[in-house]
Amino acid sequence: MQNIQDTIVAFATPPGTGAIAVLRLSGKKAWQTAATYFKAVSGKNLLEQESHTIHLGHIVRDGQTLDQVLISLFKGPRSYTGEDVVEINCHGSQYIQQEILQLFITAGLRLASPGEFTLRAFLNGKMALDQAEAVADLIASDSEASHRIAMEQMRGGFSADIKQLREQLLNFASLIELELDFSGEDVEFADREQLLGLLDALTQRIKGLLDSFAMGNAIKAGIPVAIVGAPNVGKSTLLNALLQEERAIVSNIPGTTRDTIEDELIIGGIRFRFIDTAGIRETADSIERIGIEKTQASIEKAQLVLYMLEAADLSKERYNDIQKDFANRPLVVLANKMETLSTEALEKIRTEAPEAFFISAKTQQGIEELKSGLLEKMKLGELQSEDNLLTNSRHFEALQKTLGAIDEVKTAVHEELPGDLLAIDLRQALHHLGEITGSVTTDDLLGNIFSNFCIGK
Ligand SMILES: Nc1nc2c(c(=O)[nH]1)N(C=O)[C@@H](CNc1ccc(C(=O)N[C@@H](CCC(=O)O)C(=O)O)cc1)CN2
Ligand SMILES: Nc1nc2c(ncn2[C@@H]2O[C@H](COP(=O)(O)OP(=O)(O)OP(=O)(O)O)[C@@H](O)[C@H]2O)c(=O)[nH]1
Ligand SMILES: [Mg+2]
Repeated sequence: MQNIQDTIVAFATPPGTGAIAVLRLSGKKAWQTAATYFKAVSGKNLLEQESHTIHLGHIVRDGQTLDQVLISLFKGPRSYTGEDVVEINCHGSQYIQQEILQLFITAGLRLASPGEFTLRAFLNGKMALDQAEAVADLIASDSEASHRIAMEQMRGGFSADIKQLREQLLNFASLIELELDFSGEDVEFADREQLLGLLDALTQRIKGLLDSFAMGNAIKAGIPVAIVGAPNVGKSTLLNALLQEERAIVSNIPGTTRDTIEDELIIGGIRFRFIDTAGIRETADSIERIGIEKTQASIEKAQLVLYMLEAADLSKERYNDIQKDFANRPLVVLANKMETLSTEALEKIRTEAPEAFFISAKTQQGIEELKSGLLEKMKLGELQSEDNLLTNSRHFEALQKTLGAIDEVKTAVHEELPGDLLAIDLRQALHHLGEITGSVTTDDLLGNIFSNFCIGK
């Protein structure tokens, strides 16, 4: 890791031309360096100004005015990074940006590495590690749901939960370690029944979080929905109708779609990733067969399967067979080409398979109802609750390891193993919980996390 004592500088705004660009300086020399090149309109010295104030003036190099700017001042520890911070709001010309940045590099500041401002905020205790990660998620968020999850995590709801779990365990670990100091005297400060109760509560809570990962992760990446069924039933037509564009080739020749075709659509603030697949049938065509294998793989990966058939082919038996074929998977049966049936025929089939969605991909009847149905099917109503969703695979792994260690502790208690063995497993569980919020870190771990940020964050 680079020297934390350096004063760093980077644009917080994206590269390119804009109305205004924001250059951020953080570290001991931030105020001094900015003051050297800034001439305030008021004539006052920057160094004598209060924290959290803003000043109009000019950046002057060798007696030449580079730009008119606004400068904001933050005195550490009351700043984003916890260090002295200066922000220079200059005009967003690429030339001005380059010249001002160069000016400060020449003055001895170092270009910030990716995520270094936020890394410093973490190291200075401004936020927990998972909150820092949430900052990156927030910047990447582009749907209501991914935004909501990131925002919640940034506020610290998740860290608070984890820290609370950890503190409870820590209390017990301390008591057990105290027993070790009295070894040979057969004392028991830590009530084993109470410990087991706590471990059960922890297990429940952690399992709940682990279970939420599938949904949390899907919301970040988009919920994969596979559109499957026999050839020619209208799968590609549906994809096009959902996306409102001619994304996939449609024809009346069965076996038109060979490769899977994916595209995203945000419905009700949730991102869905629709996967149009090759129609499933017996075939002698070797390329079509590869496509059908891909269809199987898409079904495996999907969070939701949309099974399509022609409405005329639907019956109670057929519906039950489809249900059986996709047992244990979230499934929606789509009866397409409904407009080809008479009202009476349609009503009859509807009563036989009331759970199916009747649509016409061609005339776009029933598409809006299908969209609402998808939201409901994924139980996204529950998302509104205050529960924290797990979205980060690093947190997922750490929680899995915590659970493993907790199981070891439980076994040790049941087998009445000596306190020192219990203590080792407890410490292990504490270690893994601590990795999530950053109470326990290594340079490698931090390097990994922050190198994925953009420069200037
Ligand atoms: N111009 C600008 N906009 C920005 C940021 C920034 O750093 N600069 N942010 C970030 O990148 C976000 C805002 N986050 C911030 C978080 C804390 C502090 C801060 O100064 N905190 C102090 C003082 C709080 C107070 O007393 O008002 C503190 O925590 O002690 C500033 C920005 C989004 N917008
Ligand atoms: N009448 C009617 N025809 C439809 C409807 N949806 C699709 N079709 C027609 O059915 C034929 C097949 O449509 P596709 O969307 O290519 O079918 P597919 O399921 O993707 O077929 P494969 O890619 O071969 O598996 C085309 O001629 C479509 O115009 C519908 O709702 N009503
Ligand atoms: Mg197709």
